[in-house]
Amino acid sequence: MAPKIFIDGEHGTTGLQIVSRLQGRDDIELMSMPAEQRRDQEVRKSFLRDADIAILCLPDDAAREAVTLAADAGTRFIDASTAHRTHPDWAFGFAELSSEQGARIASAQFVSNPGCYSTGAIALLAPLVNAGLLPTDYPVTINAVSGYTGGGKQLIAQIEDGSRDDAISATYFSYALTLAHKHVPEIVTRAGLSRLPIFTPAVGRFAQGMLVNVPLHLDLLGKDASIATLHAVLADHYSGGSVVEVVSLAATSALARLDPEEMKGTDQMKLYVCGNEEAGQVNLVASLDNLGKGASGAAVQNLGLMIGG
Ligand SMILES: NC(=O)C1=CN([C@@H]2O[C@H](COP(=O)(O)OP(=O)(O)OC[C@H]3O[C@@H](n4cnc5c(N)ncnc54)[C@H](OP(=O)(O)O)[C@@H]3O)[C@@H](O)[C@H]2O)C=CC1
Ligand SMILES: CC(=O)N[C@@H](CCC(=O)OP(=O)(O)O)C(=O)O
Repeated sequence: MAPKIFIDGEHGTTGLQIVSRLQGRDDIELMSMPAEQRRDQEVRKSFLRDADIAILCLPDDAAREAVTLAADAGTRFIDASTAHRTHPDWAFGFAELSSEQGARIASAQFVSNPGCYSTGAIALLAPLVNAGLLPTDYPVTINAVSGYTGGGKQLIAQIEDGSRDDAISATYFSYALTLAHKHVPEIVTRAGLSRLPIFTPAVGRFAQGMLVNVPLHLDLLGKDASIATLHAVLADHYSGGSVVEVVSLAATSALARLDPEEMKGTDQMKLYVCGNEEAGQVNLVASLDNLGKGASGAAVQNLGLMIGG
């Protein structure tokens, strides 16, 4: 029998994207709840308990509540929120993290999707920490720009509807000015850092896509660190997979700029190693769609692993 899949929050930004990816598949039974009942706890509880796998596309508190409503019924969860990303009982839903992570996700009852920025940052940092090239206490900085759909319905309305009292007219803005963004804990935990990175995110007036930049000083890295060795470690780590591509140094050196919308509409991620060897400086860059590999695409990838598809 095809596994029953319920998307709690199916009418939100991430939920709608997952529905569009799953509609028409005959290897699953997609359950659906009328939009007007989306906040009715009893109806949600019944769907959550009846599902084989529930994909939570909800704010953190509602995601935690959904788990309490149905975990004892054996329902398996993929949580797109921040609620469980550093929880030791939850498998971290970044299948490319290590050679074992896909199997961990496949057998888990509880899978937590990474955040969109975290996906890029962890993808760049974790292999370098594991290879001993990036000291765990390196003073990492992460500078990123996201499409505005990353902020869900609320930010989308503020950007797109100029008549609102809280409309945002800026074409680009920095935020998380107190440096306490919700993705920092999962980046620390999952990349294996021992020192808090400084994370400065920004939003641009485009719907989907993001660039996550991690600039590094080569002389503060392991003794073999060079643009070529950093690239080789990343290329080796992601070789054989079809989701994360490490762009060749030759192709990267021919580029004049990187476009945050490059990966819009895809569920893949590209990693670039840019820099200036003479100056001893390198910039690692991840390019992804915040709603693709950064959210819904990753949820569908994890679902595939969990149902053995
Ligand atoms: N957008 C993105 O790029 C990413 C989002 N995420 C995460 O995914 C989750 C969903 O985000 P997103 O889709 O952007 O958010 P949206 O605001 O677009 O959608 C959230 C949905 O959840 C519903 N909802 C809110 N509170 C409750 C509740 N208490 N009970 C039941 N339903 C509720 C909302 O209904 P209503 O319309 O009534 O408010 C809405 O349909 C969040 O945790 C977010 O941080 C993760 C990665 C990237
Ligand atoms: C542009 C924007 O506002 N982005 C969101 C993060 C989007 C996301 O990844 O949400 P999760 O943490 O639930 O995964 C933010 O910075 O809060």
